[in-house]
Amino acid sequence: DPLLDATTAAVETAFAGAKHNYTVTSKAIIPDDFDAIQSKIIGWSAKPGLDLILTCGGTGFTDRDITPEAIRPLLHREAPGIVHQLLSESLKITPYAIMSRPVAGVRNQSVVITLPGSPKAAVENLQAVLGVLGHALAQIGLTDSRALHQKFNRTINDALPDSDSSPVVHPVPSDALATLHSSSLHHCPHGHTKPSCGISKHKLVSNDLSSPVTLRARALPFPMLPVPEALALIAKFTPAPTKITKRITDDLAGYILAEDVFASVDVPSFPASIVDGYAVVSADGTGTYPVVAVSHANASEKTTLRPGEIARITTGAPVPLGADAVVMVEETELITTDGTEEKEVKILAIGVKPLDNVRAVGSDIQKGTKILAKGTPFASNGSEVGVLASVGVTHVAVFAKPTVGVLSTGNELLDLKTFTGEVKYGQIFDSNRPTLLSAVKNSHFAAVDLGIAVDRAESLEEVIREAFAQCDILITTGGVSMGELDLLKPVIERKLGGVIHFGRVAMKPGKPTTFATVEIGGFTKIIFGLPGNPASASVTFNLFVLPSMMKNAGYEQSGVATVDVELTQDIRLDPRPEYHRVYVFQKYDEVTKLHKLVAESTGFQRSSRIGSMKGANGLLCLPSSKTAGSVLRAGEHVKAMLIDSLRN
Ligand SMILES: Nc1nc2c(c(=O)[nH]1)N[C@H]1C(S)=C(S)[C@@H](COP(=O)(O)OP(=O)(O)OC[C@H]3O[C@@H](n4cnc5c(N)ncnc54)[C@H](O)[C@@H]3O)O[C@H]1N2
Ligand code: MOO
Ligand SMILES: [Mg+2]
Repeated sequence: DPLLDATTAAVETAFAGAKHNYTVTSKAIIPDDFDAIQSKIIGWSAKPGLDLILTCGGTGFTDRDITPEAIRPLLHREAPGIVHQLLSESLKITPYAIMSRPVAGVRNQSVVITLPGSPKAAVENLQAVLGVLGHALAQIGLTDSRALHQKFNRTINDALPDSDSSPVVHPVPSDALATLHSSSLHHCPHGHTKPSCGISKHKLVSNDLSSPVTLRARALPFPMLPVPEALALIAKFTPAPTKITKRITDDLAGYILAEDVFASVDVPSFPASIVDGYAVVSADGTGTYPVVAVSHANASEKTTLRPGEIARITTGAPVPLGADAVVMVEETELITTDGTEEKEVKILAIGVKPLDNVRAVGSDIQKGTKILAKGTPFASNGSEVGVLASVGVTHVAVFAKPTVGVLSTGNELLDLKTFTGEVKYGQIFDSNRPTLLSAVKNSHFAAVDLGIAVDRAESLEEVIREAFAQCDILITTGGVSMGELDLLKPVIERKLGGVIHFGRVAMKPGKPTTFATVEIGGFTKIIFGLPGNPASASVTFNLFVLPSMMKNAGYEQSGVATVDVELTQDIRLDPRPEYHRVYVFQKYDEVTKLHKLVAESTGFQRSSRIGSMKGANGLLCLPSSKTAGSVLRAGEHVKAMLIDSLRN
């Protein structure tokens, strides 16, 4: 597009003529495409040393003008002062400046400014702010701006400051071809579009991302919390459940009722036969009676019996008015017929009483009674759905279940989904993600596969922000310990402005487990940074993540059940309280003549050994050797968490 070429050239010339040392290092012409604009800005602002990003065009009022919309959500901090200056200076030149919608702000270490598309207006806008830009650029990343203010204390009309930061500029003209795209990154399901500011109000304890490895902390600065304290923090900072209405369907397992439910009808709503046989007047006694009616389980007219008459009836069918009991067909004898139909039947049953074999109205469920209480979970076996269906309830109030995203992190990881057959030296298969996605789904929660993120702060930040457009709880694995590529903690604190409630737990496996909350789009989102080692990830999912998911879904008792088990072998204790993977099963006890629960180790327990999870339906809660001595002996009893069902 010649106009855009002209704009780019004019902007470059404006820089070349300015008294300073800006260097234009990159240029690109991209369509008016939301995603294309965003990915360019994300990519450029991720590069270190790029100080200024300028876009030209796409700031007007037509449908294609989407540059401000695409850029605004990417800004970690907005700069309304720059916008004000752009507009007020432009308005001095033309009243049509009211048709421009610029945005400006800071993303990572870059100032981003949108300029208009015409060469003249773009240069006028640039000149309106160029005078103070050096000041703005030099401030980024500093904690104290006072010294700088003194150094750059000039007016807007002054000559350009001699910036010592060698600003680098990127004009991005966008052409006029594409239509507006929406991006999941900036439209959370609740309609919020602005990501949270990347600046935390809390004291940051994680490594500074911009420091070299030589300056990283040599001990994790997070206190080592006992497991119960970690669980208490999870309970405290997991958001309270929210009420929603759901239609009664076959996918309610795992939901928790948010309100009591009362029966609006009697069950049965008519007196119903419990057996196949004959409705009788109980006072008539034994004898031969005419069969005057037939009552099937069906929508039907009411029938009436008089004393001395009987009616053939099937199980569940309405008992005729006047009849008060039913006699089973086995206790009767056919006396006469008219060929195809019974005429007279002899009742042989002795001592028939009123209501024999009759379900009275409301005898299963009485109208007005509470059939399900608030807090009741919908079981996998469908019982609660059945109860509600039986009284004709079509909708119920339940608590919304969080959507759980699962993200693996690590440059070494191979994705089974895209595996081509080549394994390079040092690469391993991502086993945590398939494991955890299965675990989330089988606990009746919606799981989102977020793939694998590389060990780079910028990509972790992007993936996490994007994840929270669809997820309430994010589970990551890897990158939470002491390595220089363990970036999750600093990304949470320093890029997402989140709060790490704990970053280390006294347990084995799972020591570096991290729990954080982040405010994004007006919502509190949860991050569980689980350790990368596969057994650590599985154990900490069961111990920490599941209770949080359950609490957020309204469970009053969250977490898995704990049982008492007998050890089948000696077990050596670790100085850290350990969650030892075991197979729990029932065994007949010759002495007590009862079944007991016993636990058999799954073998070598190193946290990298995923085989230690294989077949494990229990986690022994082993005390520290510091408090309980070095070994627990076969036959001793210990508590075990049941992380899967018991098998025969
Ligand atoms: N100097 C110290 N080093 C380590 C400490 C420590 O206290 N000081 N803690 C150790 C403990 S305990 C654990 S647990 C691990 C935790 O490591 P990270 O969470 O930082 O995870 P990574 O370093 O990324 O990976 C660890 C390990 O797990 C493998 N991994 C990672 N992701 C996956 C996956 N999706 N599927 C399969 N395997 C995965 C990874 O390749 C590594 O082998 O840190 C110790 N270090
Ligand atoms: O705490 Mo780590 O999970 O033992 O290997
Ligand atoms: Mg690590």
